[in-house]
Amino acid sequence: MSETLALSSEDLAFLGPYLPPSSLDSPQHPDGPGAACKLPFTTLTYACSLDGRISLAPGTRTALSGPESKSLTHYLRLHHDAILIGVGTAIADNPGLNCRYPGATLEAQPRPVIVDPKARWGRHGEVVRLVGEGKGLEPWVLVGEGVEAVAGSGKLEGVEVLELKTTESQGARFAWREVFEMLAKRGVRNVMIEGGASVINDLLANERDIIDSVIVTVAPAWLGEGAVAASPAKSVAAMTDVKWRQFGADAVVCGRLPR
Ligand SMILES: NC(=O)C1=CN([C@@H]2O[C@H](COP(=O)(O)OP(=O)(O)OC[C@H]3O[C@@H](n4cnc5c(N)ncnc54)[C@H](O)[C@@H]3O)[C@@H](O)[C@H]2O)C=CC1
Ligand SMILES: Nc1nc(O)c(N)c(N[C@@H]2O[C@H](COP(=O)(O)O)[C@@H](O)[C@H]2O)n1
Repeated sequence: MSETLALSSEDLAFLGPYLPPSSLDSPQHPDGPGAACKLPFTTLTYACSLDGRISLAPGTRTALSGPESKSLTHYLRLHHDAILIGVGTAIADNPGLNCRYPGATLEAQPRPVIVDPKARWGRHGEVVRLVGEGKGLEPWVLVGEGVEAVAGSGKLEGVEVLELKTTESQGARFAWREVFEMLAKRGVRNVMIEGGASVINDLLANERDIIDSVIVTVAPAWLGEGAVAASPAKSVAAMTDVKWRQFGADAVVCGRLPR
């Protein structure tokens, strides 16, 4: 299942403090030592350009991470129970969402979670193919209550559909806390949030308290004005506990959001 190179011991030491508490060398969860966490530990992580863009155009998969920072992403996947993305990314990128770090077994795979309130995702593609090949876990698709009946998609092999109520005032939106509570109830201890733009920007603007760690890869390129930006609607105070490290040609910044 390996497709990436192993990171150096210096790279691992750099990342350790930002990993979820169940991992070695990580900080205690902000709820306090031994606290029964209602929400999973969350890591917000993505790759952007020097102008803060995450893809060349809406719906366009864009490789920004170099081989070393790609390894970093797969190392993070190894250390999380679940990876969460929005349906925009599922449709645009057709991602695999499994862990391809050296030595990763099926038991070590993260659970892909696709936030899809209106059931737009076709429930096929790479992520489902990998389940069939025994290289990834069955994705959970979070759809709005009652939407499944209207969409009439039914349960497909290799995908589990979970219904969650949406908030009517903002259209088909989930309250993020309810999303993460649902995951915690299903045994998820920590979640890696990979994007895309709407998910990143919404969480940064409105739900900073939910984010425990931030790990961003900055690639040495500019994507330009038409590109999709990771840029919340409001300013966000500077991160704390900030550290930078070079991974190949990319810079990786880690930190925490002030609470
Ligand atoms: N460079 C990187 O690291 C990454 C880049 N991307 C890029 O991001 C782009 C996709 O971004 P977007 O189009 O913004 O899609 P997205 O992946 O953020 O999904 C947006 C959709 O997610 C759902 N959603 C978001 N917040 C929700 C909430 N609170 N409740 C319920 N549903 C919610 C909605 O259906 C919304 O339309 C793609 O071009 C992809 O390549 C995606 C992930 C990582
Ligand atoms: N870390 C990172 N760097 C990039 O350059 C990226 N484009 C992304 N995208 C995210 O990774 C997903 C692809 O996963 P697979 O390799 O197919 O398993 C994609 O959907 C984005 O979430 N990430």
